[in-house]
Amino acid sequence: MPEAAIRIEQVDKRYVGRGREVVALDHVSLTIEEGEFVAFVGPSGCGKSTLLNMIAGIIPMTSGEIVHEGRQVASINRRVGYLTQADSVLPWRTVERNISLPLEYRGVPSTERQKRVEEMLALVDLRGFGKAFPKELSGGMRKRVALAQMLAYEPKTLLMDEPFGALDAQLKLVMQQQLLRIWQEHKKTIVFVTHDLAEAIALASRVVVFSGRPGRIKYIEQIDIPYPRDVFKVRFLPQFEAAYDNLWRELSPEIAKGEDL
Ligand SMILES: Nc1ncnc2c1ncn2[C@@H]1O[C@H](COP(=O)(O)OP(=O)(O)OP(=O)(O)O)[C@@H](O)[C@H]1O
Repeated sequence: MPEAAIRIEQVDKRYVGRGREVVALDHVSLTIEEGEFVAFVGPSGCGKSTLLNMIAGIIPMTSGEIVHEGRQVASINRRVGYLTQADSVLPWRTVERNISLPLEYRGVPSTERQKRVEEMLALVDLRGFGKAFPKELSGGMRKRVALAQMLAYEPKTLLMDEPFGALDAQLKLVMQQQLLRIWQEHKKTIVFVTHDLAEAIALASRVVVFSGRPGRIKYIEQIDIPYPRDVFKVRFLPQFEAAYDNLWRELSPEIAKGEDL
């Protein structure tokens, strides 16, 4: 059996501060295979971002274990690409210098950097915008710069925390289609957090529902819609509707609970 991309074993996370303890995650176990596209959904505060942060090695877990590509995550995990909802693009750098930033950190020589930046610009359909500054770009284009920046050092695993949450509905569809293309062509493993159930079903091969705090895995739905998928049309398929019904049945009581937290 090949090693799973990510193995999460009995992970707990408790935050302690200001004299109170918050149990963010409680005994979470999940195995994500290489090349999978997994979406996490759940009410606000159920620990989705916390779990991504732990896979990225940014925060420690209270107990349990996370193994990424065969190695236990014990400190910053530089083998993942991490895209958060906040715009990580630096306004004082041009598009190409933003994309090359992670390559500079890794000491990639300048000619190699330039070549990689050109490839990334083409990959996210931003050819010709290398010399532009972020303020000259639309929200969707800035998001594509952030995506290119994350992909530049070729991580096999991508962690994405509501990456398209702030985009308008049409732009969101365009970005989703682009992400699916990149995922398929470059054989990435993706863990994608979203509040948008339709987005989760359109993109993912598995959707994981978390319960309200303390976050536990409540339910997992396998999405049997074959790839390549057309995100513009996928929502009219009967499999989409069936998956939506199943997921909403599990998710809606958790959201209702969350309101009186
Ligand atoms: N640094 C921290 N200190 C104390 N509590 C924290 C900290 N970070 C997160 N929490 C708490 O842990 C819980 C899980 O937070 P987290 O951000 O992981 O949830 P989430 O599911 O990603 O929420 P959202 O969907 O709103 O982004 C929340 O109750 C939050 O208040």
